[in-house]
Amino acid sequence: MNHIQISIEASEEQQELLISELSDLGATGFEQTNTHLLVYFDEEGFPSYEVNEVLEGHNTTVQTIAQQNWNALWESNFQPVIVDDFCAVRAHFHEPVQGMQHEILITPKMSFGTGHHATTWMMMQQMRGIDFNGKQVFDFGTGTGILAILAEKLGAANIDAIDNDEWSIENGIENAERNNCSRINLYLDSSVPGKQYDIILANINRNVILMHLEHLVKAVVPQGLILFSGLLTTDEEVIVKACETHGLKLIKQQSRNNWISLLMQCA
Ligand SMILES: C[S@@+](CC[C@H](N)C(=O)[O-])C[C@H]1O[C@@H](n2cnc3c(N)ncnc32)[C@H](O)[C@@H]1O
Repeated sequence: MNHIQISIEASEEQQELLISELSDLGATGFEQTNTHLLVYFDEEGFPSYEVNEVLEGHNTTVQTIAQQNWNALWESNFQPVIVDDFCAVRAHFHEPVQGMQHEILITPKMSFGTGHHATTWMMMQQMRGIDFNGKQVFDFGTGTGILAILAEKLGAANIDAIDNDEWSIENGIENAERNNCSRINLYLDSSVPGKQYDIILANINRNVILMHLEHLVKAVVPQGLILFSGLLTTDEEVIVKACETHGLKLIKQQSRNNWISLLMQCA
């Protein structure tokens, strides 16, 4: 399948808002520089009218790229990501990063989740403070599988991971194998399973979180944890209020580049 690449001239602050709005329209990937945001969509079903509305007033260039070029582009731009001394995320062609507790190998191709984005980075950093040992985990919107892989490395007994993007599931399986993971189950799906988990990881976006909040709360055991991200600082009030309505208590908030991550605990 071909992909649409749009290069948008935008400041770093504008880029964060554009990422949020374009994610809601189904963008499948982003790359950021100081002056430009590159955004990718599947050519099939590309919502051109809605995207043009979001991009009104920005200087843009649009091109169609073949899948193979897309992968090469991602991989050539992928630099290791370091989360303190806790975790390094790198590709197979990088040298191992010394002095880390955990190392994750990711070949991102077209999926979201290399650790470069503030939301993934904060999810990983918050995961450091959570006891995953022997726990049942659900990863909602797994992308490359990065958080599911980290959950297994932290000792989770079983991780169910879903994504509504077929390519992400294929890529998540590859990455899980690359990291010798054996306790991750990946499914192409967009609904919260009718099971119960000790810990839910949900780095998605405000709309999807609000839409599925009731099911997420039902899917977590008493005293269980839900770790959210994919949220902008401007989303905090709405999300915290909605969570409290569903009996969740805010345990820890973290922010980075206008993005937040919220650790919630069930009653
Ligand atoms: C922000 S990315 C997070 C990827 C990875 N978990 C991380 O932390 O880097 C969100 C992922 O959620 C997926 N997604 C978006 N809406 C979804 C839905 N309704 N159901 C399942 N997956 C969804 C997207 O395809 C994307 O891979």
